[in-house]
Amino acid sequence: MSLAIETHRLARDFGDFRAVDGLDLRVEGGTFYGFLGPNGAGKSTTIKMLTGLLAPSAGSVRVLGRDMSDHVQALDARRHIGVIAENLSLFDNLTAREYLTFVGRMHLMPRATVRARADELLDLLGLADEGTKLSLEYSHGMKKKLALAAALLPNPDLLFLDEPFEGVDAITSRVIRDLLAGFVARGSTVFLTSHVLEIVERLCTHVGIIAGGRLVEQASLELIRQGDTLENRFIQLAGADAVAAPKLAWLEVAQ
Ligand SMILES: Nc1ncnc2c1ncn2[C@@H]1O[C@H](COP(=O)(O)OP(=O)(O)OP(=O)(O)O)[C@@H](O)[C@H]1O
Repeated sequence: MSLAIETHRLARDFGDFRAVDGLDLRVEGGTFYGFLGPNGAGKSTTIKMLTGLLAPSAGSVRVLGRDMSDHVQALDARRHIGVIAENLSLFDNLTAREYLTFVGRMHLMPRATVRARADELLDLLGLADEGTKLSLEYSHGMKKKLALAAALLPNPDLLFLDEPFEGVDAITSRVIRDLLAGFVARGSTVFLTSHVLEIVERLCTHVGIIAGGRLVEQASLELIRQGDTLENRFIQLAGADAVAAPKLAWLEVAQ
C-alpha cells in the first residue's frame, strides 16, 4: 500500500519555541487516521505544514507521493486534497452556494458539476434552506459544515480535517461520520484531529498521538488500544501527569 502522507523529522519553531519536534508520520493510503493530542500538542501546526499553509522549520513532507517543498509538486498535491483548517478560512461575504461555486471554479470544475454537487452537499448537510445568508452570519457549526462541503466538492483523494465534529449537532455528526466512512471504504484517506475519542474509536483504523510536539505513538487502533478503551490509552500515553495532579481542595467544599 502506498503512503498518502509521509514526514521525516518534521519540525516547526515559533521564535525559540519548538511546537512540532521531529515528527515521522506514516499514513497509508485508504486508512482513516486519527491524529490525537492534548491542547497545544502541535496538531493544527502539523496539519498546516502537511497542507502547505505553513512552512516547516526542518524536515520533509510528502503528500500523495509529492514533495511539498517543491512548488510545482505541492500545487499538484493540493488539487487532490480537501482541507478543513483550524480557522475554517471561508469568505465571509459569500452565501454557501456562492462559496462552493468559487471553490469549484478554483478547481476548474465544470459549472453543471459544481451546481449539482453543491445542491447535494448543502442538502445533505442541512444548509440548503440558508438561501441568501452570508457565511459571516453562520453559526460555528454551520461554518464547519460549509467548510466540509467545500473540502468534499472536488472529490479529493485525501481529506485533512481539523476538528470536523466540534460544534456540530448530533444529527449532522452522524451524517458526516457515514459520509467519511464511505469515503474511506472507496479507498481514499482521511487524516483528522478530534478530542472526541468515542468518535475516533468508532471511525479510525489508525491513530497517531502527539504530546509536546513529539509523536509518542503511531499504530493501528487495535494495537494502540491493547484491549483497553482509547481514552484510557490516550491518557496513559499523553496525559498521565495531568490526571495525577493534586486536586483543588477549596473546590471540594461548597461555600
Ligand atoms: N502562530 C503561532 N505563534 C506562536 N506560537 C504558536 C503559533 N501557533 C501555534 N503556536 C503554539 O504551538 C503549540 C501547538 O499549537 P497547535 O495549535 O498546533 O496545538 P493543537 O494540538 O492543535 O492544540 P488544540 O487541541 O488546543 O487545538 C502551542 O503551544 C501554541 O501556543
